[in-house]
Amino acid sequence: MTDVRCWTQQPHSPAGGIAPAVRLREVTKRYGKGAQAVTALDRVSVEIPQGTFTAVMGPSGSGKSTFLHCAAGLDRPTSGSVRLGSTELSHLKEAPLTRLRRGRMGFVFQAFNLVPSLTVEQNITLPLRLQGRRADRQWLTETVARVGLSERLRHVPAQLSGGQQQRVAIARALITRPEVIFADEPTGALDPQTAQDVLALLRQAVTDLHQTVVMVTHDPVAAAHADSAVFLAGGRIVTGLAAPTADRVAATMAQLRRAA
Ligand SMILES: Nc1ncnc2c1ncn2[C@@H]1O[C@H](COP(=O)(O)OP(=O)(O)OP(=O)(O)O)[C@@H](O)[C@H]1O
Repeated sequence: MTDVRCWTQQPHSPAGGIAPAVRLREVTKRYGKGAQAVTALDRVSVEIPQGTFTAVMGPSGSGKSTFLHCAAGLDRPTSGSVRLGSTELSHLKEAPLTRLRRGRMGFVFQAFNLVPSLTVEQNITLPLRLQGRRADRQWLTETVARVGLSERLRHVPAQLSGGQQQRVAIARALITRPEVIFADEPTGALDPQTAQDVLALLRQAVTDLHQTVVMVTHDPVAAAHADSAVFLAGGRIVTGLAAPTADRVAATMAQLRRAA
C-alpha cells in the first residue's frame, strides 16, 4: 500500500523551513470516564504543510470529526499539542481561541450553517463583522465572483439551491483570507455534479490562493481532489496516500474495513 511512516511518525520541518499550517503531536481525545470512556483519538501526530489540500478519511467512528474538531480548536484534546502555524492552541483560553478561529480559520460544514435571515452578502461578510472589521469591497467582489454568486447577493439562503448555499459557505470561509479552511463532509448533502463544483472551488482555493484545506469526507471521489489523504482507524492514523485517486482511496478504505 503506501508509505505509512510519513503519517505515523513525526516528520521534521527542514531547518529554516516554513512551519506547517497545522501540526498535531501525540493528540489523544477521550470522551467520558471509567467503563464508558471512548478514546476517539489515540496519540495522533501529523503535520499538514501550508498550501496543501488534505483529505481525512476512515470508517465510521474512526475519529475523523474528532480529528477535525481538535485540529480546528473546536474541541480540546485530552492530551497532546495542536498548533496553527506557530500558535499552540491548547494553552489558549476560550476568548482568544474564538478570536483565533474567526481570524485565522474558515469553516465549511455539510449542513452549510448559513444564517437564514441574512442575505448572501451578509452571510459571506459575517466573519468580518464578528471581528468588527469591514469588508474589503474588492476582495468581496472577487470572492463572490469566484464562487459564481455575483447575481445572488441580495437573496436569502432559502432562495438558493444546496450547491449555491455551499458556495456561499465557501465564500464566507475565504473572506477573512484564513490560514486554513476546515471542511467537514462539504459535499455530503450535494448531488455528484454540484459536489464536483464545490470541490473544484476548494481545489482553487489551494492552487490559486495558496490556502490550506483540511477536509473530512467519506467519498473517494471527493478525496481524489486532495493532494494527500490520511486514513484513520480506531482513532489512529494508520496510513496515507499522496496524490490519491478515487480507486486507490476506495481500495484503502476496503482494506481498512476488512481489518476492522
Ligand atoms: N461527544 C461524544 N461523546 C462520547 N463519544 C463520542 C463523542 N463524539 C464522538 N464520540 C465517539 O468517538 C468515536 C469517534 O467519533 P467521530 O465522530 O470522530 O468519528 P467519525 O470518523 O467522524 O465518524 P462518522 O464517519 O460516523 O461521522 C466514536 O466511537 C464516537 O462514538
